[in-house]
Amino acid sequence: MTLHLDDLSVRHLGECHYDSPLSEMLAAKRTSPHYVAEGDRVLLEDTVSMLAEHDLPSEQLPSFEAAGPRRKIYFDPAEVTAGIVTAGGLCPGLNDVIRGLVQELTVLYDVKRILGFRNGFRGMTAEHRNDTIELTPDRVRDIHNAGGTILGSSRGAQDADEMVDSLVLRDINVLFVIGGDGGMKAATNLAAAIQRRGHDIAVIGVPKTIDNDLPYTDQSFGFQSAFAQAANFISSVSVEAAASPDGIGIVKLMGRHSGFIACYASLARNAADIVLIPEVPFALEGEDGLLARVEQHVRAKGYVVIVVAEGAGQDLLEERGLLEADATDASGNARLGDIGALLRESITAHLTEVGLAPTVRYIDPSYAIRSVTANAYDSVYCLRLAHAAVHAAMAGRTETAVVRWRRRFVHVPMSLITSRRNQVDPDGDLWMSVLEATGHLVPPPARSPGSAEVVDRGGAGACRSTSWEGGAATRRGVEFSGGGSQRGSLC
Ligand SMILES: Nc1ncnc2c1ncn2[C@@H]1O[C@H](COP(=O)(O)OP(=O)(O)OP(=O)(O)O)[C@@H](O)[C@H]1O
Ligand SMILES: O=P(O)(O)OC[C@H]1O[C@](O)(CO)[C@@H](O)[C@@H]1O
Ligand SMILES: [Mg+2]
Repeated sequence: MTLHLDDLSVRHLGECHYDSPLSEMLAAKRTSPHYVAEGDRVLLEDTVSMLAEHDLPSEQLPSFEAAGPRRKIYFDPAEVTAGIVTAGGLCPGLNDVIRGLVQELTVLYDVKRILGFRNGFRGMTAEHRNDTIELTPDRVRDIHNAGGTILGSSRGAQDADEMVDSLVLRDINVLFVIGGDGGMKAATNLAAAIQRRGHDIAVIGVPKTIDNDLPYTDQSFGFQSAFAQAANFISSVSVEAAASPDGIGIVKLMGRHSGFIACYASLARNAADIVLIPEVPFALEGEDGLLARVEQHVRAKGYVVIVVAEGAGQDLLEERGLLEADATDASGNARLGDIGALLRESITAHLTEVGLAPTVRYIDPSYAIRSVTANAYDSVYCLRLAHAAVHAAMAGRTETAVVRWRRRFVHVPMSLITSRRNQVDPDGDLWMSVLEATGHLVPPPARSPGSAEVVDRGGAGACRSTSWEGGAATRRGVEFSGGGSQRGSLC
């Protein structure tokens, strides 16, 4: 999809007439490479070749509005009642964002009333709309020391008009939605309903997801804390596998459609021999299939460590009748089959059949990676996103998400955040790094013709690819077989 400048502009509620409490400071502030002035824009693309392709003057290049404080603001802070809602699955840093919003609204803008809706959008329905939490600096002072969200969260559909009624009845003119793709879709619908009904209410999104599957953001907050925790489980399983005869260590990690957690956690420990993600289909059987690969690793170094994203290999489960057709959760998200169980069973059966005696150590940390507190990096990130969100709201931006893009904080139309899914690019440099780290780009060891036995028992070299050419480490090592089927060699 080619985006133009117009696609990237965000909606304003109207002219900004009030002086910001920061206006004097901002008037005196000098722009520097580290400070983007309020009128400046941040480029969507960052390679010379991509920019050259547009053949446009610089002011017409696709770009985002810079986030940050404005000298003039839209809302009179004395008249503002803010609302906050957290929606969807948990994510490290939710409490940090809530805390940052409350502190910025009260301390900087002197907003007097902030209401937290309980349990996601459910808390904005007629039945629950009066059961809100009054959020004050005192109430939120220590909340960043715990994971989860003090507001609660939920999945499941709610009526947009009913939620608009709640905002109107509770006098809210600024709503912050902290949610994933679903939450951003709900917020977009809500903003549309608000506009249709002619209300003066800003809706600002702070996108979140541990899966890191939202586009137009460098990396979603909480992702780093989640994969750091995931990496600990990889260490545990590799210690267990290495200490067992014919040890098989398997860690299944969250990641419904995107394998970012699996990739980053694997890179963080550099202990995985095989990484399986939804974006790169694989076969179980066959010379280049997973089972042969596992056997090679076990014969070569005595054990193997496999990291699998929960969304990987769903086609294999379907082929075996292990996937409930069209199963979804309350929000319409696909319910997945258990790829971890399939791996455990098929690897055990295969290795036993070829005369090995596997000891399988399988860990599914599940919620344990997303319920943790944010690490220091994510806490800073959350706080700065919260600051940007408050500035955007006070300046009358609406249907707008605040994100970090190419290390700058920017405003993105919410609809863009839900326009597609961010996935690991099998041709990109992240997947390349995973292949490098797991040894998949090293030339394969020599093998006796017609034999499955690996002659070279040197660890990383035990991985081979039928598409390998010559000695140089090139993408040929990860080539996929024909016509977009994307079924490919694991190497
Ligand atoms: N297409 C949609 N239109 C309107 N509302 C939606 C839509 N999809 C999801 N929602 C609502 O948004 C809320 C959160 O959605 P969901 O449960 O999918 O989590 P999410 O925000 O995507 O977060 P995560 O992916 O991190 O778990 C739910 O209450 C859901 O009803
Ligand atoms: O069990 P729940 O709460 O629906 O959450 C599970 C899902 O949430 C996510 O963490 C984020 O959407 C997925 O990776 C995971 O599959
Ligand atoms: Mg989602």
